[in-house]
Amino acid sequence: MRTVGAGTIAEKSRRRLIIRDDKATTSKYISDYIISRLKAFAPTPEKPFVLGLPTGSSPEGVYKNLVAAHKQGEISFRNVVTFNMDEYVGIPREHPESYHSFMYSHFFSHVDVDPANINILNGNAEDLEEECIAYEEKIKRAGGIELFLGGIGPDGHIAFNEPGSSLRSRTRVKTLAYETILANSRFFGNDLSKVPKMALTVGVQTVLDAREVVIIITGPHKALAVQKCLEGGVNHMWTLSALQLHPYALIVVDEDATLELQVKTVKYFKSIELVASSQGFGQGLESGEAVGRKRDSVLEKLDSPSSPRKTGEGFLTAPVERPGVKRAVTPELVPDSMHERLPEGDGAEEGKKEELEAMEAKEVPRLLAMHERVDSAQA
Ligand SMILES: N[C@@H]1[C@@H](O)[C@H](O)[C@@H](COP(=O)(O)O)O[C@@H]1O
Repeated sequence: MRTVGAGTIAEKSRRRLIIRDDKATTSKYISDYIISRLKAFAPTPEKPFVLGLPTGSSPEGVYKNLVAAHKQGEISFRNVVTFNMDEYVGIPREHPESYHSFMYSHFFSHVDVDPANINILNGNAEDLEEECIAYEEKIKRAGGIELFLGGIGPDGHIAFNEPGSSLRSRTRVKTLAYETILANSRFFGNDLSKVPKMALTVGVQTVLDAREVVIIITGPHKALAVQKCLEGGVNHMWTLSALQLHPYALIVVDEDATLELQVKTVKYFKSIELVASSQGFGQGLESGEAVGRKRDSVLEKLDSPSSPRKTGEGFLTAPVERPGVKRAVTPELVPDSMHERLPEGDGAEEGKKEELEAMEAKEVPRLLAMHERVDSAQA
């Protein structure tokens, strides 16, 4: 229980969809968030911060900002232990497109991380299965991953957990989907034959076991995946959707990546962010606040009475009322007026924009006023 303003908050949301205008502001939001988490955690050699990391074009801006913050003396990675999500099988570590090369050229070479604390799967290991098993054990020995940063593929895959991957999967060898080979061919001179067809990857369950998961998604080519993973149910064909089961998940997207979402979904999450920040709290973990759950296994806990499955609580599902539990959110964050159909046909885009702006101008003060009323009613 915790008291905020006049109201008593029995439970607060730790799962957010944050929408920013473009890739730069999306990256900035995430790098600021990671910096605040690191500062609050205050890692030491005895208690390092264990950070899971991705490759890909999506996180490049995040790495750039973290490097800049380090160079300005704002942040140190000295007591950070890293685990990368994945690596191709069969290309040399020194290959410019290996994930080893990516990580050193975008991040590790520019910060003070101890090389002994860097962990990346070895796609050239003699025994690949043994390599995967040892990786999981190493994560466990490090105390589990505190924050796993990730991106997604256009088919909604996280790490290299292609469609159809088990949501209980762990680090393993994976054959890449044709769509992924196609998407990644841009890094191999658009020559499909040069793209590795196999990879080592952490599993969906490995990601879910992290204390917190932060995902960056930008661009219209990811919009369908965003829609499937956020508005659809948990589904092994869109593996990021498994995040609906995670209690501390933050998905940060740009406007382009929301193109397939319903207007009411976008409005809902924008209003959640607005109301939460007006009340002075964000994701929560950046304050270093101790929380009950610590690196446990989400799926293994599904049958406990408080599990997401039992409570019906998911990443995007509407808040479920529980007897005796007061919610931190306003009772109706998606007003009916937002559900109304918008104009269509010629000139519809312009009309839609104006109508949305007018709606925003009207609804935002209304939502804030509503929250104040709820607060004083609870006092
Ligand atoms: N294994 C990686 C993923 O971890 C990454 O999220 C995805 C998207 O890459 P990009 O950010 O370049 O679109 O690419 C690869 O498949």
